[in-house]
Amino acid sequence: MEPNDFPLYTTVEKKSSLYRVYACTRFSAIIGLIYYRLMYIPSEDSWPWIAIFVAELGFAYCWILEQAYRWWPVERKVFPKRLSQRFGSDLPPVDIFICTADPTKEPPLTVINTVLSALALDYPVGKLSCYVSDDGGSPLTFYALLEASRFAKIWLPFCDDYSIQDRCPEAYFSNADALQSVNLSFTRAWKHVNKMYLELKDRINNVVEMGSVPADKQKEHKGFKDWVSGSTKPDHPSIVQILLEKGEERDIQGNDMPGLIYVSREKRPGIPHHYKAGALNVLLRVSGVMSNAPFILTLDCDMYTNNSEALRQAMCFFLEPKTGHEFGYVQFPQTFHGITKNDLYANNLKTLLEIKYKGLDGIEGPFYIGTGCIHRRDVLCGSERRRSSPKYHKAAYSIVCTEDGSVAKDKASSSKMLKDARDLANCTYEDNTLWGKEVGMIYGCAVEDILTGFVIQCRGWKSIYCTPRRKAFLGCAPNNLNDTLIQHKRWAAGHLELFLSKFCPYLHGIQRIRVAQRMCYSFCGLWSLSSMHILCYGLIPGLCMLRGLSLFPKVSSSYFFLFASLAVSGYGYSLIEFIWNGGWFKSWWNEQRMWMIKGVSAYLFASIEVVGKMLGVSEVGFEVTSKVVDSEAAKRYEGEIFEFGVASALFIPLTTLAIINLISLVGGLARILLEGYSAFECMILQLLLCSFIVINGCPIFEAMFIRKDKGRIPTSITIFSILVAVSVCSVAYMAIPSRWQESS
Ligand SMILES: O=c1ccn([C@@H]2O[C@H](COP(=O)(O)OP(=O)(O)O[C@H]3O[C@H](CO)[C@@H](O)[C@H](O)[C@H]3O)[C@@H](O)[C@H]2O)c(=O)[nH]1
Ligand SMILES: [Mn+2]
Repeated sequence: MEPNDFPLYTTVEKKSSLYRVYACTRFSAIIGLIYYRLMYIPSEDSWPWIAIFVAELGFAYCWILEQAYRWWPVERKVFPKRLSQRFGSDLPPVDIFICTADPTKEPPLTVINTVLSALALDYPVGKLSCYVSDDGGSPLTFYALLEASRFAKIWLPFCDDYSIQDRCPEAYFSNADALQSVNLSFTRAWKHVNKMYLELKDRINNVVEMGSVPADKQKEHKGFKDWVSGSTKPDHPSIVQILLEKGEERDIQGNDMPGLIYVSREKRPGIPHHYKAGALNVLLRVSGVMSNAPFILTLDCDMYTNNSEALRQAMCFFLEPKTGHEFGYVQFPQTFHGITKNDLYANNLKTLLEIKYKGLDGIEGPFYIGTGCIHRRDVLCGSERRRSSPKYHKAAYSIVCTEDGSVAKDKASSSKMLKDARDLANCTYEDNTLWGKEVGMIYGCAVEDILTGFVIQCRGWKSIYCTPRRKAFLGCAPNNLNDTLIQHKRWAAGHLELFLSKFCPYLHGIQRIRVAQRMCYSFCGLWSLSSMHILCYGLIPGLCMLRGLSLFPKVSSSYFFLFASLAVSGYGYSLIEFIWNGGWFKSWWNEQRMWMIKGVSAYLFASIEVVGKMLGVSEVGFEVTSKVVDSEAAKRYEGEIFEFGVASALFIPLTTLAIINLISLVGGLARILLEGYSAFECMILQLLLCSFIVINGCPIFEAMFIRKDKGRIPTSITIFSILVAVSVCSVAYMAIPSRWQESS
């Protein structure tokens, strides 16, 4: 083979026969369980039996869907060195999109760190343009970006000269190891750049603290004039400002610089802006008239690049001559910095992102998850020819492209281009076009990313999961329970909306994507509804035990073994899989606990929200998660103590369920003590289930009754939950029969 014939990436299949044997055995056991439930159905008062059976059918159905993720896993390996040998610096241009929405929840300093890390990506100079969408419409963010554009002129050559890997300044300078070098010139440069960074930070923090940009600083850039008086976050005209002009600016060593453009789209009260999806569509259009790169990297404002090679790695897929043309997007895993040792809130989503997504990669490819993803412009906007149709662009703005894909422009047209760009960012621009319906990010779903990825796959594109050893991008995860639940509520609601829309994975794209892939989309689509069977299992067995009613087979019955082995093997398998993939027991424990917590809270509220939306009474919005944390709460987070603090309705199902199970456990134990072995024999499984829930609920009891700090559960929630729990237990005591009638 000629060196040029070596592949740019390889794929290793990770199929496991052992797993398949396990899955088939488990499947037979599930059939056995169904048989038992049908055969022994009580003749009267059978509703608890039927309820638990329906819940079990729900679990079984989800488990079957889940198999699609585990049947064909693959792993990819890329060879960026070969890419460099073959293409040198002749790589395609890339536009980088970074979204921010709120200067208080997303501090400008965080945003510029992401921007600087993206500008510093190891990629041919002059091929990168970075567009920042500011839905907060904040002059503070604009000011920070202006400062960052100046600092970039020092930062970029520094990263390049010393082959720095950590190209996010904040992360780089907070790592003391970086200075352990004997190289004098490096030490000198490090100290200088560090000093400049600290000064930059000071200036930005001062302005942010003041809450507005002082007049003398406003004189530094004409762009500040765009904030006309009366501009507010929900009501302002569109602003597009070039902070670094590609091909014009030079860094301190005289090298070319990437472009940096600030965009704040027009917002007017009453006109829907479609949250992040709307923001990205504006960037697609604005970049279309400015740099029009054929590839687009989307990043959240807190998601800095941690592996400077990331773009080159993605190009290994797109530029592979034999298969590259099939790939619509390359998705990197969403990974986080600052997660505590045992990952208290299971933010790493280890099972989902490290295991299941590799399974997706063996089918049609991973979902698009909104950040750390590189798309072809064509898959989002249609082909060049389609793009000039009026449904896409109103005639005046049809994009003129030269042969190599760059936008034809001369000096005189530069100000016209800015004016065009501003018009493209107007809030009525999309009226009567296909934007949000067929073109760009698709609207109407709280997980615009998943929906858009699904539509792309239905058009016949494949996607790729790229998981380099050194994590490519690092974001910040929610650091308290409420934010975590809000995030999962949005995801679950979005997935359910997708499932119930015309894009239902069971019906849409039938010819284009495989059944397995559709099973994977549906699995997530049913997250919200799984709250029903999780709730049933968390409530009914305990309440029945309180009444002395047995729902499961006796110890002496052979079916007992069937139930016990289903439970043990299910949990056992997930533990082994977790540890096999580099986790440890405590993180696994936290992940399974979060599964229950999300199940009964976030997923339940997500179902309610979606039903509300269908009835026209509520809306599924996009609540931005906060990227800041106060110092006391940060200490608790470090110590892995659950952070409740606010009186959030999301906590009520958790606290109520915990109390109900505690009452049931105490009641059940008392009954067993009184009635002896016969009660024990019938109720052992219920006893174990209840104990398991109570053990999982320990942090909740602590936060209700023992803790005194600010992160405890507010007293109002505790009192309310006790009242609800006691009422539920009393009603259940009256409604549940104390024994089954023998069926004839
Ligand atoms: O009206 C909005 C709302 C949000 N955002 C941006 O969207 C990004 C994600 O928001 P965040 O609050 O951090 O939500 P997460 O739950 O962390 O986001 C995850 O889930 C989203 C879908 O629900 C995806 O779009 C994201 O990429 C993914 O990281 C941030 O950069 C925001 O600035 C906007 O630009 N405009
Ligand atoms: Mn985020």
